[in-house]
Order: sequence, then C-alpha cells, then structure tokens
Amino acid sequence: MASNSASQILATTKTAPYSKPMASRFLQSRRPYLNLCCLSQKFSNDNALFCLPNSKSFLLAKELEERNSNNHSPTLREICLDHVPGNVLRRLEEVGYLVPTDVQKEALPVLFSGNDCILHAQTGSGKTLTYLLLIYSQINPKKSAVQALIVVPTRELVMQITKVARMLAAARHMGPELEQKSYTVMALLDGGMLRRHKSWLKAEPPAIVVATIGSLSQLLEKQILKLDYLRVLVVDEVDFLFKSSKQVSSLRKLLTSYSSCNNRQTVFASASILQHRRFRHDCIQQKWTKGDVVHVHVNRIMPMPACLYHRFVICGRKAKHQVLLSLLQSDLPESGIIFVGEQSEKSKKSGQAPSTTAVIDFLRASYEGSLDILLLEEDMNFNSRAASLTDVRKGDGYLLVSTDIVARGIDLPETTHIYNFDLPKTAIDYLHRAGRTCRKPFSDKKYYVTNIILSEERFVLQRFENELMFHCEELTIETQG
Ligand SMILES: Nc1ncnc2c1ncn2[C@@H]1O[C@H](COP(=O)(O)OP(=O)(O)OP(=O)(O)O)[C@@H](O)[C@H]1O
Repeated sequence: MASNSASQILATTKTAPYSKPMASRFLQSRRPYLNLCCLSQKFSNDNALFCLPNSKSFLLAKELEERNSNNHSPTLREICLDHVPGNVLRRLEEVGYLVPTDVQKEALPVLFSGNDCILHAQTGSGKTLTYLLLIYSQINPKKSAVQALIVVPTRELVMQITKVARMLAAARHMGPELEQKSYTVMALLDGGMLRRHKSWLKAEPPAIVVATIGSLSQLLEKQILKLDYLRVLVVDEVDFLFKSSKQVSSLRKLLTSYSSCNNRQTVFASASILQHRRFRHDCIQQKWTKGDVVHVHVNRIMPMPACLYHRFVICGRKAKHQVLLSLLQSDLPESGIIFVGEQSEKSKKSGQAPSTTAVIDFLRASYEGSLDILLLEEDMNFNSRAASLTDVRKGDGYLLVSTDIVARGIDLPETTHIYNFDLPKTAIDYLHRAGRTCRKPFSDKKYYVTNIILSEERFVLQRFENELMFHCEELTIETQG
C-alpha cells in the first residue's frame, strides 16, 4: 500500500511517469525546497509517484509537507484509507487531490462511520469530492444495481458531477484491481430521456446515477429505475430543491416512498442551509434521514470565502453597459462571469429581447480584449447549453454572460471575476453567484465580485452585506458614454 508521508512524495510538473534518472535529477533540483524522495510505482510498490498537472503541484506538495512536519493534519489518503478502494485513491493523487479541504477533513470520518450527514460548507470548498468518496467507499462494482444516486437541480450540474465521478473511477495503474469491473456512472438529464438510457438501465443498471429530479421521477414512476439496492443518496443544492415548487413533491417522494432512510446513507449538501436546526429537525421528523444525522457546518461565522473582494459601482440604467466595459478594461480578468437578471414574463410577452442578448450584443461590438464571449441561458436548447460550457472549459479565457442558471454548483476554477450586471434577488443568490469564483481551495489569490447598481439599489446591497457579513467597497468609474 502506498504511504503518504511527506518524505515519500514526489510532486512532478509532468503528467507522464518519470524514469529513475529523470526523477533523481528532478528531485535534486528541488531538494532544497521540498526534501522529498523520488518514488515511483515502477521502482517500488511501497511508494507512490504523484503526477500533478501544473507547477501549482509544488505548492500543494509543500503544503502537504509542512502539514505533515507540523504533525497536525492527515492527508486525504490517510483519511480515506481502509474505506476507499486503492484505485480511486491513486486517481485522487494523480489529479492532485492530496490535502483535504476543511469540509473533507470534518465530514469524511463522519460519513465513513455510517452517519447520515448535512454537508454545510462554503462554495468551492470541495463538497462534491466529499460525497463521491463516501459513494466509492460503499458501492460494489460487481453488483449490477443502482447503489448510489446523486440528485441535483440542473442538467449542467449533472454533467459536471458525472465527469468528476467518472474521472475518479478511471483506473490507469496496472495491478490486480484492473481485473475488477469498473464503476459505471450514468447521467440522467431532463429532456434527454433517451431510449438508450432506458435499455441500459434495464439490461445492466449502473452503480452510480447522477440525475435531475425531473428525469428521475419519470423513470421511477415507470419502474424502469429501481432503488432496491440503494446504499447512498445525495441531494446536492438541497435548499434550492426544497424551495422549488416544481421539484419539491418529487423530492419528498424520492426520500420516503421510493427508498427508505433506514436502508441507505443520506447526504444533503449546500453552501446555504437557512434555519439549519429546523432543517435537521425536519429531516428526522419526516424520515428523510435517520435520527443520528450529523450537521457538518464548516466556517459557520463566514458564509463566503475570505479570498473574495466585493465592490460596487453606482450608475444610471443607461450607463450600465459602458460601466461594464470600463470595468473589464481596467480589471483585465483572466476569465469572468457576467450575471444578468432573468427576463420577466411581461417582457417576454411584449416581444422584447432578453437583457442577456443586449449585453452579449454590446460586448461583441465593443469589447476588444482576448477573452471569448459566450452565452448560457435557460431558453437555449440543450445542445447549445452544453456546447457553451464545453467552450468555456476548453478555451484560453472567457467572459460568460449568463443568468442564475450557472449560479449554483457550476465549477469553473479559472473564473477570477464576477460581475453582477443586475443584482440578484436574494442574499443567498448573491452568495452562490459570488461563489462561482475563488474555487481553488489552496490558492491565496484575490477574486473579485463587482456589482453594477442603480443608486436606489444601494440599500438592497447593504442588506446582503449585513446578512452575509461582508464589506462592499465603492468604486468610481470614468466612462466615455
Ligand atoms: N482536496 C482537494 N484538493 C484540491 N482541490 C480540490 C480538493 N477538493 C476539491 N477540490 C477542487 O475544488 C473545487 C471546488 O469543489 P466543489 O465543486 O466540490 O465545490 P463545492 O463545495 O461543491 O461548491 P458549491 O457549493 O459552489 O457547489 C473543484 O475545482 C475541485 O476540483
């Protein structure tokens, strides 16, 4: 079994395995900083080679070493050992997950001990990996049955989480575990009720299903999907799903009629669980969870990440586009998301173009920077929505114009700036929009959230500041318009 003490870790900036001479040279050059030993599975079965994707890996390895030398914090591997299969642990390390985030450190021991859990931690704090590690500790790839189910509010989140789950399951190392059956992960999307999925579910049910509640309900009602062997049920963005009048009754049914809390481990996750004591009480009363459900609440006095800097600019309605352009020119974001309010029914009926279109058209005509300008909104068809997110993820830098559809859960770690072209409706929406940046857990970079507001909206922003306990600084912008 690979050991993870700092003296046995080599962090490399390359992704291919190193030959022994290369690894020695590499090690010599870094020894003054890291004092790490050169190890590869090729050389010794007792040790591990970590191939990390970029030079940040050094910082990670250094942090890991410091933590270990101070002897105060276990590594992710140490926490997961004896619970999570070796091939999944190796994948974790290959992609650079060495040090646990706070929520992982707190919640994983609770989850591995079998408790139901309410995972309540800041945006970008690593809740997804936390519940996926629980799932991999519980499921048996040889069993042909749905054993874990993750329910999320949007198609985009289904695709994102499916990708992370598959990435963790993709064993690349040689060894006896390769002979094992691999874990199958199915994404179920609203509007994507393909015949292929139905046949797949009937012929050979996947071990893990990631789904929107709408898609799931259809299959449960028709008994195409069965949950008799369900071991873990995760409801991500749980507060959002319970608040949604369209989704709440299906969610309640899933929690109590289609499966029983006594036969599964239940995890609810979100960065915002209002009245969490009441929610925990409801969980037990309504039998959504067992009576010993644990509320893991990380950073309870700071609902938003500390690396976020909040600013606002006051301007007239007509000057908003120009202010946005000036901000982009002075901030020079590496990548940014511009949040625009959803179009009202009244405006739709009167045949007006949505605000997103006006912002996109303005930027395409006036912005001269190098970032790709992309749009993602509800009314786009499924393929265009998927294509927009793929473009964002593979490009060199982007300005994504969107509505609250990307405000929850979407992980675009390259985003350095958020612009609220229109203020969100509630403080919770503000928290989730702001949380689309600052998504690199061990980075000490600053990230910015800038609100472009009318003078009469200042008090609304002030209310958000009080509720979420942050300070917003005023900026003055000179515009040409
Ligand atoms: N232990 C770790 N080491 C390094 N990076 C990590 C670790 N755990 C998670 N991450 C990275 O942190 C980022 C945020 O993680 P994740 O999407 O799980 O956040 P979240 O807590 O679910 O946030 P939100 O509430 O916004 O959905 C991801 O890019 C993920 O790859």
